[in-house]
Amino acid sequence: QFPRECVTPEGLRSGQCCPSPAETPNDPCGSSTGRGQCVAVVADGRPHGPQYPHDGRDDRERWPLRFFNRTCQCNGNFSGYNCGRCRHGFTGVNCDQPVSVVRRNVMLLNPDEKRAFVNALDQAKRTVHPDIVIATRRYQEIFGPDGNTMQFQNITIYNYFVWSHYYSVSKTYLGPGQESFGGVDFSHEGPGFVTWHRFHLLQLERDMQDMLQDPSFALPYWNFAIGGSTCDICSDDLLGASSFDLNSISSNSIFSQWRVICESVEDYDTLGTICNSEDRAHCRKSGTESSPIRRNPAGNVARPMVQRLPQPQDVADCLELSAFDTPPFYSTSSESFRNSIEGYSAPQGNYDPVIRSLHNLAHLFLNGTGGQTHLSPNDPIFVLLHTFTDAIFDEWLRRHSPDGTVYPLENAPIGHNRMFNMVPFWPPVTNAEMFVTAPENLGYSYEAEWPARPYTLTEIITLAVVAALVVVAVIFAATTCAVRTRSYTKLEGRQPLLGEQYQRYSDEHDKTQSVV
Ligand SMILES: O=C(O)c1cc2cc(O)c(O)cc2[nH]1
Ligand SMILES: [Cu+2]
Repeated sequence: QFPRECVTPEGLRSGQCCPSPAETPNDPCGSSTGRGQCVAVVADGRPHGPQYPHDGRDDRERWPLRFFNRTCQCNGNFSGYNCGRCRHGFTGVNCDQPVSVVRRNVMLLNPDEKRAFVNALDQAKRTVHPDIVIATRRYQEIFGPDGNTMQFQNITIYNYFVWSHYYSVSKTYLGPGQESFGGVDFSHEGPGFVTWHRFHLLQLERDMQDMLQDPSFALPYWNFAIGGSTCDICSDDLLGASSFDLNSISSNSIFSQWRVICESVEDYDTLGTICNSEDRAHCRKSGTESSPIRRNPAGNVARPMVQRLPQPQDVADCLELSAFDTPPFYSTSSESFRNSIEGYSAPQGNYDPVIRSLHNLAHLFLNGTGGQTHLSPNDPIFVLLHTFTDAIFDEWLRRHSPDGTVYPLENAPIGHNRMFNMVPFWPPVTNAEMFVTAPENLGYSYEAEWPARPYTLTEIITLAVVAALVVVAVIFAATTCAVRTRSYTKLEGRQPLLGEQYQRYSDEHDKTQSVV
């Protein structure tokens, strides 16, 4: 969430996080080289929806003002917390060369590419994030018991991906002995669902490119809309086969060795603590290491509705919805593309509380770690499930070319207004910044084929009218030709040279007879 340089007692007390790029020390935001400048953070203060009634109680409100109020604002294509790097989609010393990566279907990677992807994920699970540290306490307790022991920790690249999802969905702590408030979610059940998860993935992809020193590294995707009850990516060359005990991953997969973080939610919610990378709460209680990933695709016999994956037609149907989102911009919205792809309404748009479709259905199908919001990214299938969700979002943007103004400016659930800075990312980035087509604006594209769009009624009528006109024109032309041929022969027949008259007449007469 915050750069390591910024979380000193002085840094946090000043509210300023404007570090210098590595190449130019003592030059906040690289201002001497024109990279950027230190400015006041702009945070959305417009009204949010009625779901959250506890204003003033949560560190994530008007993010990131509870922690910092000054940040680097980078010029041109420069980017990053110190303006020391390039915006997504650009490279080179001056960040003026466009670059783009291609996200491909994971099933179509060759064996070497599959192995490289699995190894890259495993490396990310073990590599400490070079820049970012996470808070282990709420702001109120962040300076530690003596006022000078900052409550921040290192975290690995992949665990930061897990932690940021957990932090965005966690409940609001209301005080000792009080039940935490769960009606809050900064990344689901609102328009921000698609934009938040888009940035979440971009950040992991960028961190992995840096880790691998390979700017062409791209996250692949899982087309989960294949119907049926088989997890096709659950094999040992990819995300791990199912183990014999049916609730874990085969020991032939590296992912059977992964340990989950953020699983002690009851502690966080009752003690007001925060998930952390050295979470020993579980160890203390059970005397064991924290748990492995649990997964049992299609195995939820208690919920037959989530034993099958979405159908290809579900994707085609949700892409047809023309409204991005509809009031109340929540999990109860109808005729909303966002609520359909998220999966709280039917793919065709109608809201029904018992329905789980598309993205939600894919999560619940996994039946285990990947199906619980506070834990789901611990299962690396999350990455592939969400790149596909993002691919559908990008195809929707391409087909409908929406104006940025279709994204609600106010009255969306807290965290989901257009200009809200997404929690817990740093430097601040708004939902609006992710509401743009990826290939043109964000430096990545999807290699995917989409179901052809069926014709609308207007298009069918137009086509029918055009076809009718063509038929009429052809008949008219044919009739005209026939009539002209006949009158021509008659004309010719009446004007023979005198000496030839009888013979010519009989010849032409035979021909005309046979044509007619
Ligand atoms: O119950 C649901 O619909 C559900 C579970 C779940 C888990 C998860 O990680 C999500 O991102 C969404 C989600 N929805
Ligand atoms: Cu999800």
